[in-house]
Amino acid sequence: LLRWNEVRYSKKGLPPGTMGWPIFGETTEFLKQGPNFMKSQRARYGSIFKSHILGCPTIVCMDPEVNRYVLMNESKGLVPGYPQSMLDILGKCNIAAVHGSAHKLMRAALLSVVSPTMIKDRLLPKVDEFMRSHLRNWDRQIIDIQDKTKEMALCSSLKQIAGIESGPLSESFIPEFFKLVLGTLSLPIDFPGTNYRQGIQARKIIIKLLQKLIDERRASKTEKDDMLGFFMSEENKYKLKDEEIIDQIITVLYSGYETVSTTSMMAVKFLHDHPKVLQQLREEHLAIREKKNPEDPIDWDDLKAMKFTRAVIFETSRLATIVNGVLRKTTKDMELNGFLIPKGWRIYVYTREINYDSFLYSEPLTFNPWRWLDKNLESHNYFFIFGGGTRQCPGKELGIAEISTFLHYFVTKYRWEEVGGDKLLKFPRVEAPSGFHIRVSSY
Ligand code: HEM
Repeated sequence: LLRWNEVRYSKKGLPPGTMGWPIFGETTEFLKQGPNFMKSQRARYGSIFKSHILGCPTIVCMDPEVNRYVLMNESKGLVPGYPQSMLDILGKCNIAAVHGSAHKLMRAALLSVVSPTMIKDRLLPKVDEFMRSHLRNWDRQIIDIQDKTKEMALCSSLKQIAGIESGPLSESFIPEFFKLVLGTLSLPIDFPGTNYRQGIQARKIIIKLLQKLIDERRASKTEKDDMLGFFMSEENKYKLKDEEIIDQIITVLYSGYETVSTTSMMAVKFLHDHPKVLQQLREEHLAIREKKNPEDPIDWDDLKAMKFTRAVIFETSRLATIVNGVLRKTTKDMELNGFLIPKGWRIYVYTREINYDSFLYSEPLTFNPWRWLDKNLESHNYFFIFGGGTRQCPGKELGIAEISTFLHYFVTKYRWEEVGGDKLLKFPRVEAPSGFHIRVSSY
C-alpha cells in the first residue's frame, strides 16, 4: 500500500518526499512527532517537500523566501486552503472563504472596524473596562490562567462587537461558540453527535442570536458605538448585507480567540520564569499608572508608550510559536521554485522554524524581549507571526491592545507563582491539557 501510494503521487516535477498510507498519509507522524517530523523530512528532502497530511496531498514549505512568495501571490492561484469543516462552520462570506475582489471588499470592511481610530475611540475604552472587571478579585486565589485568558478573549470581543456583557445573551452565546470552535477543528462527518454536526448547529443558533440583535437595533433606530453599530451605520461606506455582517462578526470572534488567549497565557508563563523582564515590564506600567488617577482608563497614548510590552508580546509569540503556519491551496497547476505543483494541492506555509533561525534571532531559544527594541525586527521580510502578504492579520493592533491592557492590570495589581506540575503542550497547538494554575496575590 505504501508503495502504491508513492506511485500514485509520483508525478514528474513534484518536490521530493513521502506520501505515507492511502487516506491517512503521514498525519499520525505529523501530529505525534510534530516539529521533529518536519525537521527530519527537511533534513532528508530539503526545505520544500511533499507529504500527505490532514487528508490532503500537501507541499510543506519551510523556505522563508518561498513562503513569502506564496503569501504575496494569492492572485497567481494560491488561495487559503483551510479544511472544509472550518469553511462550512465559519460561513461562505467568511474572509478565508472568499478570494479576489470579494476578499478585498470583506477585508476592507473588516479593517474599517478595527482601524486605529476605531481602537482609539471606541474599542480601547471597552477593552479597558472589561479588563478591570475581569481581573477583579483574583487576590489570594488559585486560578487557571488558561481558562481565564480564554474567557477574557471571548468576552472582551463580545463587548467590543455588540456591548454584550454577562447576562442572558452571553449565557446563550458562549456555549454555542465553544461548539462552533470544536466543530471547525473536526472531520466533516455530518452525523448526529459528531463535533462537526454540533458545530453546524451552533452556527445556526449564533446566526439567530445575531440576527435578532440586528433586527432589534434596526427597529429601535439607535446607533451604538460598537463594531456592530459601525457595520450597520449609515456613514459606513461598506454596505454589507446582514449575512455578511454576521459572518464578519463570527470571523472576528474566531480569529481573535485562541491567538489572543494563548499569547496572554504564555506571556504570564514567560514573565514568571524571567524576573528581570517582569521587573522592566512592571516599571513601564507603573510609570503609566503614576500619571493617572486610579479610575483613569488606558488610552491610546498609554498604549503607544508601552514599547517594552509590545516587545514582550512579540517575543512570547515567537518563542512559543502560537501560529505554526498557514494553509494555502493551488487553484491551478503551477510552478513553485522549480517544482510543478498540481491543482488542488495544499501548501503548508510552515513558519515555525523561522522563529528559531539564529540568523534572524541570535540565541533563538532565549526569551529576550530586548531584541525587539534594538533592531526593527518587526518589519523584516520574514516576520510571519501575524502572517504576511494580502492576508496579513488585520487584527494585529487590536490583539496587541487587548494583551497589553490585560498585562497592564495584571502586573500592576498582582504577583503570582505557579502552583506547579501543569504540563504545556507545544504542538499542534500551544495548550495546557489540564489547565495552567497560578496562585495570585495583590501587589
Ligand atoms: C496575538 C494575536 C493574533 C495573532 C498571532 C494572529 C495571527 C494571524 C495570522 C498568522 C494570520 C494569517 C492567516 C492566513 O494567512 O491564512 C491572521 C489572519 C487573520 N486574523 Fe489574526 N491574529 C491575532 C489576532 C487577531 C484578532 C484580535 C483578530 C480580530 C479582528 C484577528 C483577525 C484575523 C483575520 C480576520 C484574519 C484573516 C485575514 C484575511 O484572510 O485577509 N486576528 N492572523
